[in-house]
Amino acid sequence: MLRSLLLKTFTFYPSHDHDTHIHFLNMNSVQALAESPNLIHIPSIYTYSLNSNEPPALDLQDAIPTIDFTSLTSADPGLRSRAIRELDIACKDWGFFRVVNHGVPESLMKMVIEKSNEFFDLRDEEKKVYEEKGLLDPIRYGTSFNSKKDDIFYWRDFLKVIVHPEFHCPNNPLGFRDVLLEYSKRTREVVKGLVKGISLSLGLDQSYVDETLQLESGLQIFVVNLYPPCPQPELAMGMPPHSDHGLLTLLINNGVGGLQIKHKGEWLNVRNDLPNSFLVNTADQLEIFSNGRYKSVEHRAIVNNALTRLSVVVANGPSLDAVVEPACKLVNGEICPPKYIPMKYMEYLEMQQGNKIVGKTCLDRVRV
Ligand SMILES: O=C(O)CCC(=O)C(=O)O
Ligand SMILES: [Fe+2]
Repeated sequence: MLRSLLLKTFTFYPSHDHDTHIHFLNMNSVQALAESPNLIHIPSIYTYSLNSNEPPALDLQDAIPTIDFTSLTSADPGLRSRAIRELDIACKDWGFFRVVNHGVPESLMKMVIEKSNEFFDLRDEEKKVYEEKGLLDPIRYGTSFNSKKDDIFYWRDFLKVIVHPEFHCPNNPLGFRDVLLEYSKRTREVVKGLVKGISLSLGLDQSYVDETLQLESGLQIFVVNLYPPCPQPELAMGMPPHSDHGLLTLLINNGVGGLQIKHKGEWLNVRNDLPNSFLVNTADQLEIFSNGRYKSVEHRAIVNNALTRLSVVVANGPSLDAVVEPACKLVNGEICPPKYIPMKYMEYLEMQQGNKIVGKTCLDRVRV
């Protein structure tokens, strides 16, 4: 009753007073909004206007590169160097690839999805304990992207947990802690292998990226995005176009499509047709570190009117204290000057997470 009253209030709310909107909306996750009976129209604050000239997203599944992790970490030099070349092309031409044979058990990936779902099934009071206050709170439950700054709200609720260098986890659901601890360790192993490969593909020593960016104490954030069914999916957006702040992001989801990546100026739908694989995308700190050789990739998440989509994202970055700048070995006076100014990762993160997100505009701020 109360919920439907509130919905009425903000569905027909006549004023454009942003704070008042937020006050109402903060009380309601999209999950609660989507579950409210007779929701036919989305509240106007969720209306997202796509560029009217934008062509429909394409399906070019086979083109997305696949990296075989076993080859990348193989003792066989031939196999390994071929995989490193493939990784170089994947990072350079796409910024987005699938990783197979990565060693993370499929059962663990399924459990992570299951426990993440269970988190969102908890009672509101339990989730609200983690309601977002500060950007670096170790556990944050929230809605939209940055609900304090967003003019438009996104059809997305989230849970963000810092799992490294210090491990955190909500107390519930039961068993979440063990699953999350194992998942964060195992995904860090995958990231380590990929980062070694990337170090080599950039022509650096294999431990160069790891050591320079202090990945032993690197920031790892576990993010669950929940996109409930939306009665007007063509008017809403789950996650607006953005690039990620860290080095490499690992994604899995519950089998419901919605992720789109921007490739050579066009949006592509990413289907989930490769079981037991990770989708990996290159993020802003890697673009900076590689002096623009590897571009962070823009991506977004659209919503649908039938199925709840859940994505589990592991964002892997440098140490918060690391000052990130183009690797000195990749910069060469006037022939190849640095294209980005140095910035502490912590400051970059605060800048990206503390503002509205618009494509790659955050990265533009450190571009020379
Ligand atoms: O839901 C997805 O597939 C993408 C989510 C995402 O881009 C993010 O959390 O940064
Ligand atoms: Fe992202």
